[in-house]
Amino acid sequence: MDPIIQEQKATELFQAHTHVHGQMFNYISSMSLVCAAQLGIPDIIHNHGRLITLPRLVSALHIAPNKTSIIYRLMRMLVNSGFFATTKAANGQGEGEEEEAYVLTPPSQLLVKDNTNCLSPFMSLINPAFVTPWLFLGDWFRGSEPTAFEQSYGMAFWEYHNQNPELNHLFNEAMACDSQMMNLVIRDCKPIFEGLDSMVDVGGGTGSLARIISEAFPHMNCTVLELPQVIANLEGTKNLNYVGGDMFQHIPSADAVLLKLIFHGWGDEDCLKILKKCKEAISSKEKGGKVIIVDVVIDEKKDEKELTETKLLFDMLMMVVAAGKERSVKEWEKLFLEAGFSHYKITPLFGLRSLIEVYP
Ligand SMILES: C[S@@+](CC[C@H](N)C(=O)[O-])C[C@H]1O[C@@H](n2cnc3c(N)ncnc32)[C@H](O)[C@@H]1O
Ligand SMILES: O=c1cc(-c2ccc(O)cc2)oc2c(O)c(O)ccc12
Repeated sequence: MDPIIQEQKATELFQAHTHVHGQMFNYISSMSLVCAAQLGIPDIIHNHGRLITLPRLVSALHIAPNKTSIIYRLMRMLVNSGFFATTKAANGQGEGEEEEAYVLTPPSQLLVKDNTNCLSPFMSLINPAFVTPWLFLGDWFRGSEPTAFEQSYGMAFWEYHNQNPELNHLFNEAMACDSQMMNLVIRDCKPIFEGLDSMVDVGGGTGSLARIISEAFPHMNCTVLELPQVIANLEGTKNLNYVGGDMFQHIPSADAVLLKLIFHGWGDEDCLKILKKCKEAISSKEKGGKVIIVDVVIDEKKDEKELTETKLLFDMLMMVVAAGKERSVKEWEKLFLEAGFSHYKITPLFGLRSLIEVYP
């Protein structure tokens, strides 16, 4: 064979070899990030000021003496994946003397506890209970269980939460912090909520989104409909109340029904049942209300590669835990029309989620 062709083939082969290893070891990136959050590294850097040198980081970490010389490897990995960056800092030893220091980047700023949009509670969801089903994905494809989660635990995701209050608490805390980010959305999307006298947040968790909306619109009566165990002992306010119930049975009537990250956790048949209950809930209103959905819309043509990649990771997550899926515009439209709605409007406003208004 021509030596040039032979060399090209070898280059391709080694690229492929690197690609396989990179993908195979992707979980090491997740675990390194979880470790940084467990050690509180984002908070340490944040509390120390803008930057921190390695020796100062090591002394703030309270780690075992035989691990102090190893921390730089974790940091090197996380600098490489964009979670931290390095810069030069005066080392205080003499004029012009500098050493390397770590700074936060926008992703690690989202892991600082002082940040209202802090995502660090999600790190505790990367635990053995939630990771185990992923180890049996192949077996699940060969078997008949609806989800790998059910295959591992013999019960559906929400029933498992019901029986494991500590995990349920971790999950609810994580979801509550996800909803904090909606603060930014409400500010930009005021017209979507204006003029509504009442709204039900279906599967609204511990109510962090409903609370934001009820504060932004003090004249709107907001209700959180949730599974009784999630809202037990939660107190409402003047215009926010909690109702324990099952969205498949009944949704209280209101001008608008809001569902954030609900439909992506269910298959089409269940989504249709929920949508029909939503339609009943808004139809008793003379104004003819609307359904407001905050969820993922897959759009591989328009979205950048990283956005699509993350949406596809969510899609796999929904498949493994809840027999749900992330949907394209066409798939959403099919659901709306089949449930008896006439039109809808999608506003792709923020990162992973879109806001969809659906009308009878
Ligand atoms: C992925 S979480 C979304 C929580 C919240 N909407 C948010 O975005 O932060 C799904 C929620 O649906 C609730 N849920 C599950 N089954 C339900 C049912 N049958 N009726 C009412 N809520 C339900 C769960 O307890 C959970 O809080
Ligand atoms: O296990 C999950 C995790 C999420 C999730 C993760 C990160 C975010 O920023 C938001 C949500 O959402 C879930 C979900 O919506 C669901 O129905 C089941 C499980 C999970």
